[in-house]
Amino acid sequence: MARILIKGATVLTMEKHDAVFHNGEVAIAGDSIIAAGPQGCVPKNFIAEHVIDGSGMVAMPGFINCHTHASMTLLRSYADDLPLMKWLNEKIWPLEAKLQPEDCYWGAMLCCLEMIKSGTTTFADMYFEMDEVALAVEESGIRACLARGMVGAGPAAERAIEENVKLVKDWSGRADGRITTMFGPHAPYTCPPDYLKRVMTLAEKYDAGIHIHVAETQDEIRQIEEKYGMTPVQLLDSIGLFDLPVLAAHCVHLKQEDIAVLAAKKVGVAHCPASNMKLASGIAPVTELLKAGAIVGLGTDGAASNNNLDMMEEMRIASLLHKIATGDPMAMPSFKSLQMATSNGARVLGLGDVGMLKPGMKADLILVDFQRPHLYPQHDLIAHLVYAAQSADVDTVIINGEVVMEDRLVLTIDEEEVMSRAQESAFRLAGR
Ligand SMILES: CSC[C@H]1O[C@@H](n2cnc3c(O)ncnc32)[C@H](O)[C@@H]1O
Ligand SMILES: [Zn+2]
Repeated sequence: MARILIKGATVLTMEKHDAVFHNGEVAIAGDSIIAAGPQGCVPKNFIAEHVIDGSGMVAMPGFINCHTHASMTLLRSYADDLPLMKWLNEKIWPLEAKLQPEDCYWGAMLCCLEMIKSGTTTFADMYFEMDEVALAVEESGIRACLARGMVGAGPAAERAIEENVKLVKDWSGRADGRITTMFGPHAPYTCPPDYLKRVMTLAEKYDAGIHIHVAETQDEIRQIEEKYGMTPVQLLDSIGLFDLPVLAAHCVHLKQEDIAVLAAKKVGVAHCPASNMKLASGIAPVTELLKAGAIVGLGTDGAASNNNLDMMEEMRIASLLHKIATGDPMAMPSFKSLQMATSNGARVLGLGDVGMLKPGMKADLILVDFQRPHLYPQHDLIAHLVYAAQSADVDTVIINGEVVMEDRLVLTIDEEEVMSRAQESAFRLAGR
């Protein structure tokens, strides 16, 4: 059992705003945190095999990316500057029809590499060829909540359900417990109610949650209104979907009643501000969702609509966007964005043992190097993390008690190989 001691760091536990301990320490045994906090919090008899000098660094929970499509890193910069439906129908879906398992593996490896290098320790994914994504997760050392994306019409609809069941059976709890699974019906406009009800029955049977895109664009609102006379949230609520654990990505176009439903039913909302801005989908009413008591985390969405997987950038965008959307600079203070990217993200994914540095929690943490010109002077380190830090400031990443990046070197992945194999796959798919 690896025993790690981090000494001399500023420890930010995320338990509450003022849980910041200068010259603090963190002790890790096996996959869990033994102690995290002020100097002296680690039991005197704790013997470490690996001592990390954290001076000049902030030790904090790793970021939790609540919504992405890992293998879509292959499609980064393939189709830009389009609205969602045109982007999907004319560009993304035709290319995805050509994806081979190997492509998805290299795309997912590239995603894991980019995420680890930018301090993400957990992500929620919905895509195809999920065995390949699970392998990439297992090998890279990251934590993930995986769902097989399902479109509920056409010849692939049945196979998608079978593959999601297989994913849940084969991979739940694997990779030393780092992999959890969900069911992934794509959206209300691609999965009719009868199909969703079948998915719900399976989700209940296998005690798994549901990951779905909800109310992302005005096009979706119009389509669902024309077909069912309801909003997407009303439609999903009417079939009882929100009585199960649900991870709802986007939730941009919501009525007041929708917000009340999402809050009352404890739906986990994955707010994806960069993707929503890039596709010009709209601005999610996050301040109202939070005021209503909804659980909101942050997601990047896929690299094809973002175009990166950088959670520090996502926090900054979230804070800036909601200030301008509400005309109130206090609407989204830095700590709220940081909570969405860490502790609240864990709640959104139903993971009770990550997102904070506390005894008994899984040891998923990062060290951010604060000895950088753009991080001086240091009045407020939480403001720095959201408004001034860059993902390249992440120095060390520990996931499930394993050091996966040290001094910016990722120990679990051959960076050169992953970049060149991803490039080969992407160019073959694009016919270059
Ligand atoms: C069925 S697997 C997941 C499916 O979702 C597509 N996708 C990627 N980004 C978005 C988005 O923002 N809204 C809706 N669908 C999206 C992806 O290309 C896959 O086909
Ligand atoms: Zn998405």
